[in-house]
Amino acid sequence: MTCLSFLFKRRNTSRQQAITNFGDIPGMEYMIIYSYKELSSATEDFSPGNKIGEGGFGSVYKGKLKDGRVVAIKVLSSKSKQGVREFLNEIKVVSSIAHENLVRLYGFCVEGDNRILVYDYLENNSLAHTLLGGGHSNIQFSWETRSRICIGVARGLAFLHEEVRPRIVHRDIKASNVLLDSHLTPKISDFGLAKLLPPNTTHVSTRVAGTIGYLAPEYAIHGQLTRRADTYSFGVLLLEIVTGRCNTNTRLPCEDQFLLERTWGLYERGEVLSIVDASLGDDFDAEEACRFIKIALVCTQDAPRLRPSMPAVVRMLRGESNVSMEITKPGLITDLMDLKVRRQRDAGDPDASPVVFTTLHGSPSSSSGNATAIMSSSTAAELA
Ligand SMILES: Nc1ncnc2c1ncn2[C@@H]1O[C@H](COP(=O)(O)OP(=O)(O)OP(=O)(O)O)[C@@H](O)[C@H]1O
Repeated sequence: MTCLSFLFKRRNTSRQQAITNFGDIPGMEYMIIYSYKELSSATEDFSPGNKIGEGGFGSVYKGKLKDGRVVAIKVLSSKSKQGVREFLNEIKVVSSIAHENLVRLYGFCVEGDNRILVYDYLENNSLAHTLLGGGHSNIQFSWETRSRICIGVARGLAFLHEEVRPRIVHRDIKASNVLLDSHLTPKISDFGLAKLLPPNTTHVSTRVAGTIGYLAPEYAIHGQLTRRADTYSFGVLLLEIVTGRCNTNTRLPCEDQFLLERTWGLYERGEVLSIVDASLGDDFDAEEACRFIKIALVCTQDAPRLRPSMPAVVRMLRGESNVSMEITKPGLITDLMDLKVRRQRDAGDPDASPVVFTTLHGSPSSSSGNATAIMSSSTAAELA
């Protein structure tokens, strides 16, 4: 047997196992199927020194493949059923799409209990780590860089929402899911929760999954998912980039803990510019910063119909169209809390306290300080 035919046979065997396990996933033909052995040798047996991150469903390693390509290798925890579902979903959603603002998935490995995804390696980690990580990084985020990052993320989302069929709702836009390459070009990652919108559908009803602090109210409460839920999450992220602050910081005085609440208060008083990251000093474009903050408030409006589409957001960010929509009070997390407490009190519980979400899976200690929430619709309904 020649070397080539041996390789072909081994790849085919792995493909066969993947198909046997999961059925033939559309788009799988674009994927490379890796053997466990080659990924193990790429990461020096998944050595702790090569570990670059940990998510809710497993660990991420930096690896070097035999062809010299440097990759990020995400090993899903074999115990997590949810992880297996997300693994399949990720392949299904991203295997056949490509855009400069989306992380590229090269392929995967399915052997025994191992479920591994192989991505393009991005040198500058995530926005959560480098921008919001509290001094873990030496990168200086100038205003121009921030502006470019915001527009890049918006373009990536506009592509998912409008330019692919079926359309895709990401469902988990947040700072730790925006990775940065060596030029600080943003790449949206983590499609494990993404939903494909069937043709001629504008919304789907689904169990609630996403990250506390970024969840649109109608989705958190009723599980009603539209592309405008991503617009909401993007609005929260936009504020984080402009201010250099996580959306929630429980170490601050009560009135300052929630970034969106704080921004809305300042907007009402005509003082929004005071929330721009102080580390920029005066070195930022005040007019553009003011526009970005207004766009963030429009994106996070309580009613989804008041939020713009992502292509419209791209145009507004670039200054190609005005932020002409009326800005009313955004959908605030504190209102959701109050709603739940009121309902509990009405139901006869005088000690009701504002505990909002049940976290079934999460990493509360992650740098963004948020936890991923995956709720059944009944849990979500408890909020209503
Ligand atoms: N392609 C990549 N290149 C470089 N680093 C990466 C890559 N993918 C992930 N990482 C690193 O690994 C970390 C964990 O990523 P992962 O997607 O597993 O979880 P997460 O998004 O941080 O959290 P959660 O699973 O709770 O949503 C990221 O925050 C990032 O630091």
